[in-house]
Amino acid sequence: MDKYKGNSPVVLKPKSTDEVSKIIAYCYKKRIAVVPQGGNTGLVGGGVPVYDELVLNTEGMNQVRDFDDVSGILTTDAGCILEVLSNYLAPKGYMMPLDLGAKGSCHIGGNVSTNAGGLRLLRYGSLHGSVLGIEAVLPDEHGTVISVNMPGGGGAGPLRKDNTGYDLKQLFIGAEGTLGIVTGVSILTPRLPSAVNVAVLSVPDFNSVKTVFKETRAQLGEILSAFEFWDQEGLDLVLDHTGAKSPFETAPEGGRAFYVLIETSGSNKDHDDEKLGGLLEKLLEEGICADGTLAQDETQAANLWSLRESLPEAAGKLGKVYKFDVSVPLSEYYSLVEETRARFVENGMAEDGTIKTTVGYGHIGDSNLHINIVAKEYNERTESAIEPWIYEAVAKRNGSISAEHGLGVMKPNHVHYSKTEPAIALMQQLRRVFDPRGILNPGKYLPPSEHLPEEGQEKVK
Ligand SMILES: O=C(O)CC[C@@H](O)C(=O)O
Ligand SMILES: [Zn+2]
Repeated sequence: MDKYKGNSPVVLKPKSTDEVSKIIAYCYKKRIAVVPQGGNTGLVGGGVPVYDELVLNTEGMNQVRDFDDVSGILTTDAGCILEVLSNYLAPKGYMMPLDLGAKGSCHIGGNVSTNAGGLRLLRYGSLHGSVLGIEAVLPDEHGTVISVNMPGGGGAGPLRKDNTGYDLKQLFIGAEGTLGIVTGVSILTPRLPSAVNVAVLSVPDFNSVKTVFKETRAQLGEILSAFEFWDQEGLDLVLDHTGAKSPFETAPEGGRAFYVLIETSGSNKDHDDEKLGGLLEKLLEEGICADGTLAQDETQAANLWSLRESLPEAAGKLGKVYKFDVSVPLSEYYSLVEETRARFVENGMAEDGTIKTTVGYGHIGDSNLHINIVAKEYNERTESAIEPWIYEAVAKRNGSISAEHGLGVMKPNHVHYSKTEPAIALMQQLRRVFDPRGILNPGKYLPPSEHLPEEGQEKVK
């Protein structure tokens, strides 16, 4: 992602919570702005220095602290890479409760700080449910280390049930490092399924996608672990720009179709295969789905997944990508993509080649839509044709302008499309309580507040 670029004279890579604490205490005293950074895989610029902030990167903090193989609770440093944690857990029969395309480089601390959603939220829920404990360094004169439900941190440890006061750890989840630097997490990990199966279906129109979703939930029940979707433009992009091959023998009628990936995860392979196979047969018989393919082994399953997972990479190969990550009720979901395309036809930007293609895909099982608008270049004219128009279109649908990527540098001035004024004001006050000098990620996340930075002080640049 080359849309957000920054500069910083200093990148620090502390190796311990104590070092983070010392750095933050120093920055507080000297009023130095800090950008917390994990694997730098974010898509809204949250980890990019936009002025000349000091970058505090957590890659040096990469130790697993503890794993309890009875409860499945994993306690780890913030800088552990998601895939490394998955590989650590797999031989023990457990898995991470989240999975995303950037798993090979994103950090668990970044995942928590951005409340990353990913491919299996439908099954395992959001991090607000699976994070049981947080350790963070607060931006105060001591660089205070706060442990909420962490083992050995004082007070109650990581528990599924603890009703003693405000659930402070929740505030750090999705705060994008504006309230403190997350240095450690305790996370509840699910059992690794022994049987995983994948099917990809082609359906003639978007209404059929919804019908398939309804049927899938009814037929598969709790073994459903992912339900993803992409449109014809998405498939074309992947076939043209990656080595992927179409899983279908014939082209869709009229040249257009919608594609759905269904994954099951369970403990009885025969049972799950029968269920998914039965579903596919039923959908084909009833004419709801036009074509379908069921993976016969792990390689085929991986190939089917890559049709979906390589979409962002394929878009990046065609041009400069304006990425929108929104939540929209399913009743209004795909009309947003169609309206976006219609806008580029009306304003001539499709015809003159400014916009190369507009692709709709995403975690439709969670009502999360990704619109990738692939343009010739990043420029003011293109950007102003899209924003804030697209946010207005989301708000009209009572959707959210950020489903899982966060706000970063991209959306602070658009939060009002999804949150009321009193809610924004309260969030700004909260931020000031945690970060009175406004040193953490200034200018990002929320619209500028008159309360920040601390009154009578120089504005932190
Ligand atoms: O690049 C994007 O727009 C989406 C990235 C990611 O959230 C995905 O679901 O593949
Ligand atoms: Zn996504």
